[in-house]
Amino acid sequence: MTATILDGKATRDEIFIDLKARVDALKAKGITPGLGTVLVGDDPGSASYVRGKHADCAKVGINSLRRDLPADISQAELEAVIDELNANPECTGYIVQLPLPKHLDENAALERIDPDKDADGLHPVNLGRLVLGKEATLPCTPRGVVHLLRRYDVPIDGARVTVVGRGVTIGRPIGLLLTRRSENATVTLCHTGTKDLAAEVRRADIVVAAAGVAGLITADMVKPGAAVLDVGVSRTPDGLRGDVADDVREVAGFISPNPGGVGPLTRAFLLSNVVERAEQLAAESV
Ligand SMILES: Nc1nc2c(c(=O)[nH]1)N[C@@H](CN(C=O)c1ccc(C(=O)N[C@@H](CCC(=O)O)C(=O)O)cc1)CN2
Ligand SMILES: [Mg+2]
Repeated sequence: MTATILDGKATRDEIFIDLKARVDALKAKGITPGLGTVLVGDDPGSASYVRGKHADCAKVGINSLRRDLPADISQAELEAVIDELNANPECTGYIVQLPLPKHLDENAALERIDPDKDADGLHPVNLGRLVLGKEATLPCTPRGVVHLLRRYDVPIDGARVTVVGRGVTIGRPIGLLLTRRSENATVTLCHTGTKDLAAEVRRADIVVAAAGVAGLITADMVKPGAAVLDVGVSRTPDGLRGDVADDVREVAGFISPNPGGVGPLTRAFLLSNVVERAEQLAAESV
């Protein structure tokens, strides 16, 4: 069997066509959505993700607000920038690029974001609303995973899903989306304390690999026909590597490549969150 490719770039392009039309409609009402980014330090990966986000903004007509800060900035200086974006009417929503340098308190920074401007859906208020089943800004990578599964008609209702990795951007929140009544999956969350990872992965209809360990998921661990979403990224001497070994595509039914799978959708849903917020503001102002 050779897996069907879950093509993140083609799916992203479809989403951008829709977003551009919605941004044009907002502009006709005098509203231009603006995405802010806060980047601390000079990590090349983070800098490249932020550049990508602003390049995407230009494609759909969203304004960009960049706040690039030195690596040795203090917590108080970082929070002053967050306060400025909270107050800035040109900023519809923004993100603090993660990870932050070790001396900074990431959770305190995320909590200081105005929850209504939290374009990442990672503020405790939005994650709490998601837990409670209330309307919330949804985290971008989990939204991308669900969208990609639906786009390719991968059955989710009743599926067994194994998530590998407990990070805040994907591993923790993805189960909250997939166990909503509208998705109705059964989710197991694995991490470094899991006793038999291979057994947990092998029983899954859908595997979401987000550990950041290159080649962690091998062909012998995957149930034939399963959907495997490769979300983790490692920077190795051979370049960027995903969590999923190359030969998994001979066993899986569906596979999201890395790069070119979930990553482009993380960025697309960031813009989607900003456009949705701008549409809410437009509706409130009439
Ligand atoms: N505040 C946030 N920080 C981080 C997030 C996040 O969602 N919010 N996620 C990751 C990084 N990230 C976005 O910030 C991200 C990572 C990867 C991609 C992507 O499109 N990847 C491409 C390959 C890119 C390359 O070649 O370098 C792909 O998968 O095709 C987008 C966004 C951690 N931090
Ligand atoms: Mg820290």
